[in-house]
Amino acid sequence: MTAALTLQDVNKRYGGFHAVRDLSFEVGKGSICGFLGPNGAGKTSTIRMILGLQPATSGRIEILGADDGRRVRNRIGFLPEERGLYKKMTPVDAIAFFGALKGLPLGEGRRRAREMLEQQGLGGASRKKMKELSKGMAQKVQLIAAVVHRPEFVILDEPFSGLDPVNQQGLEQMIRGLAADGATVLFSTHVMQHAERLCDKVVLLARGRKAFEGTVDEAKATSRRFLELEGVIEAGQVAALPGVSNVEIAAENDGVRVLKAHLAPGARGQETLKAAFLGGLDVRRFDLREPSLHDAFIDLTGDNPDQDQSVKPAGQEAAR
Ligand SMILES: Nc1ncnc2c1ncn2[C@@H]1O[C@H](COP(=O)(O)OP(=O)(O)OP(=O)(O)O)[C@@H](O)[C@H]1O
Repeated sequence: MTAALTLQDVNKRYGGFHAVRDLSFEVGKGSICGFLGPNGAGKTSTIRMILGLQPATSGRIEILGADDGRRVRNRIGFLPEERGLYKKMTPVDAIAFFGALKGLPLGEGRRRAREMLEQQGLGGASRKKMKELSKGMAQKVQLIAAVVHRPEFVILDEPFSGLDPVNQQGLEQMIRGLAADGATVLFSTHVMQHAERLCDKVVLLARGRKAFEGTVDEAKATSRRFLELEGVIEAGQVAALPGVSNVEIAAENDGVRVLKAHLAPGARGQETLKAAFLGGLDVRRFDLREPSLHDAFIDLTGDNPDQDQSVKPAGQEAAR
């Protein structure tokens, strides 16, 4: 697959702080790539370098054949993390305005805006002012504004943040639609479930370093299955079962424990369960679980994607 984006050994330093380290990855043309990591992992810094909004300290970035994102800016659509459209504008005018910034004639921008709002079930909102829209509606309008000029490459920085599950689903549909129409999509998130449902490929970032690049299934395959057992059982009894590599106590109440038994690579769990019952262990509930992308992230990086990794500059509060 031809690459629409290539990063090779990219580094970003802010003074003495090394925010992005030796980062290399590729995004194939027409694919959806999730750029995943906790807050502060270096996702926004990388996106800003890809767009040419800030220089890399070292390394090479190529997007749509150009070595500087600014040269191909009209072929790129970008939804920044910090969002906002002029509150007094109507969605149609706001979308057409953003299109015009990318070289789309205003009249054509308005026509496409009305059509795209209609497709997203927002036809009724087109005469309202931006400030009258719900957060979910406003976010959809902002995504439409970012793609009204029909960009070949769409970059979305934390597009799901602040949306309720219904609007998150709507946004997922919109992203699928962009890729179905041939666009390449790169989006950042710290919520693994979106990536799990959407992505052809994921790039996992922790503390500025790439921890993994590949498909969601490949990421999950690096992680082990685990068996959750509840009952009056000792961790040592479970650790001695075949196929178990280590055991965590997840909960304990009045002698009844919930134990999480991580299985050794290749162990499928059935033998472990059979041995538990044959050995007379007092198991009252069991659950054999496949690892999620969230589990894989923790196994691959040792970090929890929900935890903020931002480094506060000395003597200052973090901006967020
Ligand atoms: N202009 C800057 N000067 C100094 N440090 C910065 C600057 N921009 C970002 N950082 C630091 O670099 C690290 C990476 O930040 P970045 O915003 O790229 O992370 P992120 O993964 O996008 O997280 P978030 O989603 O919260 O923005 C953080 O520790 C942040 O505090």
